[in-house]
Amino acid sequence: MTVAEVIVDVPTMQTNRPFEYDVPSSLSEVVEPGMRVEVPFGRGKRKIQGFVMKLKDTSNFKGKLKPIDRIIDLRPVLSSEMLDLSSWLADRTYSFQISCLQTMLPSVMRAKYHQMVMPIDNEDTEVKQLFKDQDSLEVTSQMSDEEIKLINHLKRQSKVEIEYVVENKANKIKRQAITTNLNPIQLREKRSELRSNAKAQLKLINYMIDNLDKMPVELSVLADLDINRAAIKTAEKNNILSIIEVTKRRKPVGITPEKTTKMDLSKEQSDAVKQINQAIDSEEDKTFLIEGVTGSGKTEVYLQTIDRAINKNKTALMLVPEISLTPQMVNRVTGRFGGKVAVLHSGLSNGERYDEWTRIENGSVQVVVGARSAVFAPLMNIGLIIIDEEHEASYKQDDNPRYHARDVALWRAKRHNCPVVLGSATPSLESRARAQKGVYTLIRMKKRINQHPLPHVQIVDMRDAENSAVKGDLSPLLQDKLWRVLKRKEQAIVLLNRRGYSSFMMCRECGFVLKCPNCDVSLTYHKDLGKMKCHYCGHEEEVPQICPQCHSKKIGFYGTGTQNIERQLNESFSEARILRMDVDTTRKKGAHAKILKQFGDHKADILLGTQMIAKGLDFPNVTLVGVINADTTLSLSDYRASERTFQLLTQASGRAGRADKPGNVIIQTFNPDHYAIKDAAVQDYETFYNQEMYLRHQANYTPYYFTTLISVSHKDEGQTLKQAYWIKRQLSAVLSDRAILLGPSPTMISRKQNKYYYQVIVKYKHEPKLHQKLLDILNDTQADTKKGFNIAIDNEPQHID
Ligand SMILES: Nc1ncnc2c1ncn2[C@@H]1O[C@H](COP(=O)(O)OP(=O)(O)OP(=O)(O)O)[C@@H](O)[C@H]1O
Ligand SMILES: [Zn+2]
Ligand SMILES: [Zn+2]
Repeated sequence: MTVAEVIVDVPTMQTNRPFEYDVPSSLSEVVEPGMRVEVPFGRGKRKIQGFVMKLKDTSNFKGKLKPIDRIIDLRPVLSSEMLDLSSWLADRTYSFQISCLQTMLPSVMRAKYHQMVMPIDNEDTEVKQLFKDQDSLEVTSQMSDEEIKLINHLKRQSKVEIEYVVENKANKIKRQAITTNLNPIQLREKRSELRSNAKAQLKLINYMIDNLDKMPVELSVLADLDINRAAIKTAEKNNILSIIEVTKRRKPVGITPEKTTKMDLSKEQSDAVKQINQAIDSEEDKTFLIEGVTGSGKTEVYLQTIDRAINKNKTALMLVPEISLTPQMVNRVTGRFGGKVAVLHSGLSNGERYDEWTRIENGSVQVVVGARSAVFAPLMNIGLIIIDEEHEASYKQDDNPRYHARDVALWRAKRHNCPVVLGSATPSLESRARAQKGVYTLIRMKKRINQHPLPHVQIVDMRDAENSAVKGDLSPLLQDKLWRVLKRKEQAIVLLNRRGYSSFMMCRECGFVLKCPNCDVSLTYHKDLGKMKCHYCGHEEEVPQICPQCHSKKIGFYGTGTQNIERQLNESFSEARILRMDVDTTRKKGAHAKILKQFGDHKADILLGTQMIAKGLDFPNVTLVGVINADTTLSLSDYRASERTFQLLTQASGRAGRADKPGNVIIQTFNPDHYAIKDAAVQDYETFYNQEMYLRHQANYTPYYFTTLISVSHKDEGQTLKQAYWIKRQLSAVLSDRAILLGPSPTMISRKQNKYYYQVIVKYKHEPKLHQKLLDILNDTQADTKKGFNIAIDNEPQHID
């Protein structure tokens, strides 16, 4: 007999373990671990989905096992590595294993799709019999077990393959493209007939001559090269080309960037590369922390070590924060490794994401670049994992399962015996402290490439007489520096530091703020939906055009203030071309990338924006960075406020003077003496680190203590508190007196979704009984979830409010 252990899709504590099912003989050769199946569950006739975790010969179950009903996938969707990872992840994040399994799948596998069987060996009699002259076969729940078995049998012999087809019209889209019947000689003839001022025509024909072998070329590619439609139309009229429609498979990144080759490394770079390569060669699961100042050339270290992994016939995974997953970064990687790269980011449609996922899964690519969830990319034989800007809070998912990509990366590295490289100019305190203790290997890169100096930073005290006298937000010094930059035809970045990334709506006439009807928070704008949404309860509504209170049209996004600064810049520098980058201007897909490209092409002089422009950008012509309000992040109640402020200011300053021209930075602040600001001004991470560590030590914070946050919610405030106190008592019963137990206290937003929230915080160093106790608490309170209680546990929270 064959028994399958299945994790069922019923997210509760009691069902958070494998259930045994009988594998009927008709499916015995078909079912494999990592496939999804449909199984009966509970007393009724309910059928639910589950993941096969394991197959075995015997069962410990006394009664008769229920059989698996049918299989959903004809091939495993998760590897054995992922199955193991899900167990570890569920335990580590106190979440249900089913949620972890679902998280690892690309979203399209959770949505609607069709499974198609395609013939490979058309001559085979069994294949012929199966397909009966059709060119493909859809797998449906109506298929008989015999048919499924036959398909499987043929799949094993590589006579058929199974493909997933996403229900998505974008699957194959029609696009316009140009093509030509002319040969190079004829094209050159046409070129010679052009009038001397027909610049656009000249550019177009030159392009065609150089790229004849690539025809047809899509219009969008030409647009990226600034060849406009009018020029193409003219050429069509003159019989130089014709416009046709092509159906093209989706391709996430536009034009393939120019091929780049290895750079000659600086001494610091080559030392770093050597150490990492050694670990790749010897297959050591070592973790490196590269603490390299802005512009020290960390990316080239990543690229050359990735290259080493590839040359060893291994794969490499590179994580970057979503926001710095700009074409610039993607181009650097694809420019070096071309078609060997898959890119995963949230800007992709479901279909595009699935395409990339498939290319990874079937081994067509050797390098994956992506944001947080790419850490689950189905790469095999990983030789190197890189996490760029490792300090970024966005590597932690703030919803269940609350995983940190860094932890998952370390787990996978152990499994694959490969090194992990964490890189940043401003490492998180946790990582830097681990390097201090020798858990990670510290690699410091102290100099910028080509001995370029770090930018010269001036702190402007906004409290003093001269500055408080100015109307507006631009200090005389910043104005003066901007003037000089514009005069020299260089570029500037102006950063407006905001508390959060979200944007809410406010009426500028009556002060009305659009709030969630269920929660104590304002609704925030959601780009992908084009709607206002509540982060806590999911409530959604349309973006109001007029104020619901006073009917004024002056209702708009607020919380950025960038428009206001833009106006001030326009008034002072009427000649300057200004680009604004914030939630308002990046609402459309691809807008973010477009703005950066415009700026990179020097079609603007000043790039004004929020935190989203602070990191990773590498524009050689930027010689000035101005930070308007350095203090805002300092006022956060979070104990990481200083760290976040230091990181932001250091990163932002690091955008200036990266090439031959020296850079200047102006930081405007009301707290000029704060150590986070002073240390950022001299780009002195080590001094900041020491000071901050001292304070964390004094206050018993991370990284001196581990932190676990338990939050309780319920409709009734009294009940919530009672439950929170009960949890606290449970914990104090097992904790040693060296642990610190705080709370219960209301969270900053104490009412969400008409529920009250209280939290208990445990800070500890070594509490062997804590983990089990927390699991027990989840178990014991399971019955209470029916009464509307919700308990969430966050291991090492990124924010405490
Ligand atoms: N060995 C080299 N020779 C010449 N130029 C280099 C070399 N290595 C890197 N560069 C260039 O130096 C610039 C800065 O490098 P890079 O963007 O990798 O810095 P970084 O350390 O990632 O900085 P940040 O932390 O600010 O993102 C880039 O324009 C890069 O092309
Ligand atoms: Zn709400
Ligand atoms: Zn109003």
